[in-house]
Amino acid sequence: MAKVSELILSLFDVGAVKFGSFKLKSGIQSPIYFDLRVIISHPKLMQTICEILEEVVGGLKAVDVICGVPYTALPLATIISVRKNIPMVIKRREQKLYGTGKMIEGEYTEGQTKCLILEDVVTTGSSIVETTLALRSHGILVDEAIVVLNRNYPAADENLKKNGISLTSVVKVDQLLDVLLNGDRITLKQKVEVEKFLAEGQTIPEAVQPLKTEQNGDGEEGIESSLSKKLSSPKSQKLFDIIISKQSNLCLSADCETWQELISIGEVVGSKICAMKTHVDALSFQDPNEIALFKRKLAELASEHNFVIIEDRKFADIGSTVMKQLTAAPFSISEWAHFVTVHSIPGPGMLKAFKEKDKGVILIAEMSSVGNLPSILPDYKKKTLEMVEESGNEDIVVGFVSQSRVGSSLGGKGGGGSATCFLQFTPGVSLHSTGDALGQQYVTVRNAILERDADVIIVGRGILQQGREKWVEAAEQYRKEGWEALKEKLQLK
Ligand SMILES: O=c1ccn([C@@H]2O[C@H](COP(=O)(O)O)[C@@H](O)[C@H]2O)c(=O)[nH]1
Repeated sequence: MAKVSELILSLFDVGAVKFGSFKLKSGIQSPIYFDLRVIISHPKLMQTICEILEEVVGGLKAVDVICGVPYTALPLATIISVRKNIPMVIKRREQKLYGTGKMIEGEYTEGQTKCLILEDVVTTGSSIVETTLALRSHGILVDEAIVVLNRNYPAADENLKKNGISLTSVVKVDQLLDVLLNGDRITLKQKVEVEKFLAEGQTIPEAVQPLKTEQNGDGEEGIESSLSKKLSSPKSQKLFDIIISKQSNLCLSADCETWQELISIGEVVGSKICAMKTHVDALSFQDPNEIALFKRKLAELASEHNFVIIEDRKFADIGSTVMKQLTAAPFSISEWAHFVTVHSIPGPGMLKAFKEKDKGVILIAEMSSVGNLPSILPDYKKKTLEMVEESGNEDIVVGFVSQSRVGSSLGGKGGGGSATCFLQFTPGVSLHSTGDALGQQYVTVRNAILERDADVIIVGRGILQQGREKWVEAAEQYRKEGWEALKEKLQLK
């Protein structure tokens, strides 16, 4: 106990626990935040933590191996492994695309090796669950984990319990606050403020995440931000900001056969795209655990590479049905997709479902396939736009899937005015083909942007069919051509 109190004070003294006012991604201000990554700079503290962890390990069931969740718990696991002579395994953060392609490093015997997981901080428990599922999928037996700092977030207990993992915590937040108050590190006011914050169900941030948009600093910011302001909603503005900061208006249509392939391509081309479009119901999964893993990995990729996820579900039903399709397990689209595609056929009522779930909507105004009705029926495009404007849904409608402009252009033909604009997403783009045997029709990148007025080009097989070893090269070719054409259209320098 005395050792744990000492540890808490040291964590505070090295800045691993901070009090103040920290802005969360959600915009909420947090009075506290954790950053245990700093402990690696303090060997004495590392030693204290490992001694305490070793005592805890000694009190648990015997295990064959230990596994630290990357990154901070990895060195802790390494020290304990050496001192206690317990072998280690490492779960890679991403599957190797070359060599052995292994996900788990180290020796183990399927169905026999028992593993204990070590983690530095637990919020929702998802990192421990993800590591457990990956180890279990290799036949390693896992049912226990130890964490240095537990934020007392109720969802974590539930999450771990559901997955058959029992968690032992070295320090819990309530104990941390008591020790810091008694040790004169914080005031009673600060303690009460954090307790109130936690009682409201808020989670303590691990690090402050800045909004990943950049200004180019050479005087062009004015043109870009004035274009951004013309867009209908903060959601389309966010995408436009990503386009400018990443110099990419390429949306990868990740129409892969397996979720693993989708994640692999996301890992290698993530830096080249502004959005990734998925058809989650066209991917094959072995079981619900894989779906959960997929959703988490995709969300991590989007956050790491700063791109938007568009689920191309093409919703087309009444509001109450759409709400179920959007939220129902196992796909739970509303949990991970930023934007979804929607047909305008059912009328404006169903848009409320998307508003309620705070999803950006991309309405289908025209399709790329031969003989598609939206492009044949008179006024379909115009009526789709009117539906949005008359129902007052400009704030959630990000744009249109279309082969030509719907409403005012962002800066191309007929642009330059002050009217509200929607983004145009144009599929059917390829530098290698003019169509397929099932009715798809393709135009080139320049044609899509400069003739048809696309803001975002959607490319699937044009990249995927180049083969794994050429994914990056192909994505870069589309990114570069797309960005050059967009700059020309919007008259950016
Ligand atoms: O009019 C439309 C609407 C959506 N799509 C989707 O875009 C991709 C295109 O894939 P390619 O391999 O580049 O042909 C695909 O997911 C379609 O479902 C479209 O093609 N046309």
